[in-house]
Amino acid sequence: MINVENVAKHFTLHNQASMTIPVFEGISFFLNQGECVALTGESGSGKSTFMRMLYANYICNKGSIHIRHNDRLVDIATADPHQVLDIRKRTLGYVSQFLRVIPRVPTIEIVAEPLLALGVDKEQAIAKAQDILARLRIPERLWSLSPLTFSGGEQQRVNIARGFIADYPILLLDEPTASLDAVNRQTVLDLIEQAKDRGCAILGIFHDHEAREAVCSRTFDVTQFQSV
Ligand SMILES: Nc1ncnc2c1ncn2[C@@H]1O[C@H](COP(=O)(O)OP(=O)(O)OP(=O)(O)O)[C@@H](O)[C@H]1O
Repeated sequence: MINVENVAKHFTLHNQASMTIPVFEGISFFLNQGECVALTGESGSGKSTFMRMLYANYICNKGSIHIRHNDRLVDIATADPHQVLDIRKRTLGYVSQFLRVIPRVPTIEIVAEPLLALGVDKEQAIAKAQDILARLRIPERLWSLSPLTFSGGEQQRVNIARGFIADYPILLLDEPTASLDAVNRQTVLDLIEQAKDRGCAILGIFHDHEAREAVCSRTFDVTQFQSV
């Protein structure tokens, strides 16, 4: 589902004398259907950077990142913006640690949006959003409110609901259980297991060891590719 070849990344700080921060080089990696792989490495080794490159949030300085999209392989590192948006709409879901939403849009609409973008009928999309919000224990009285004032754990669950509603073929998860209590954490682990069962390929950053052990079949350590 993902095939990364010889990828390198550095940041150039244009506002600080164009200083260069090398992150990593020579990363090759693959992700298969139905597996969940944990991205590991010490703090600052580049886990989030790598994940953002897979989502085309950060550019790639070298190499290729092929994503299986509509039954063909597309290099997201060189894809044009329309292709990137289409890959994100149909193929690649991303659950980040932080909720970024437009103010005043109700939670239920934020969660239903990925389905609406795919052309699913509004009633059906809202019904599915209600199901997943209930499953993640977001109280019904909050569904019509913007999540911007929600607690950290509630916001994280809204992000998770949005990420899991559309049955993406690939999911990128950045610490999906970080702010959750034991019961909600277990619900998220169940959602991950269910996604794997339907063939979803998952790459996740899990600082939570037990969660990692529970759902991941292998780890991929980016430290070995750190630039010096
Ligand atoms: N937008 C950016 N601009 C400049 N440097 C950046 C940027 N994003 C990340 N970096 C640098 O890249 C390196 C890797 O950061 P990254 O956040 O990917 O690490 P990480 O392994 O996810 O760390 P942690 O486990 O602490 O979250 C760090 O040295 C960081 O300072």
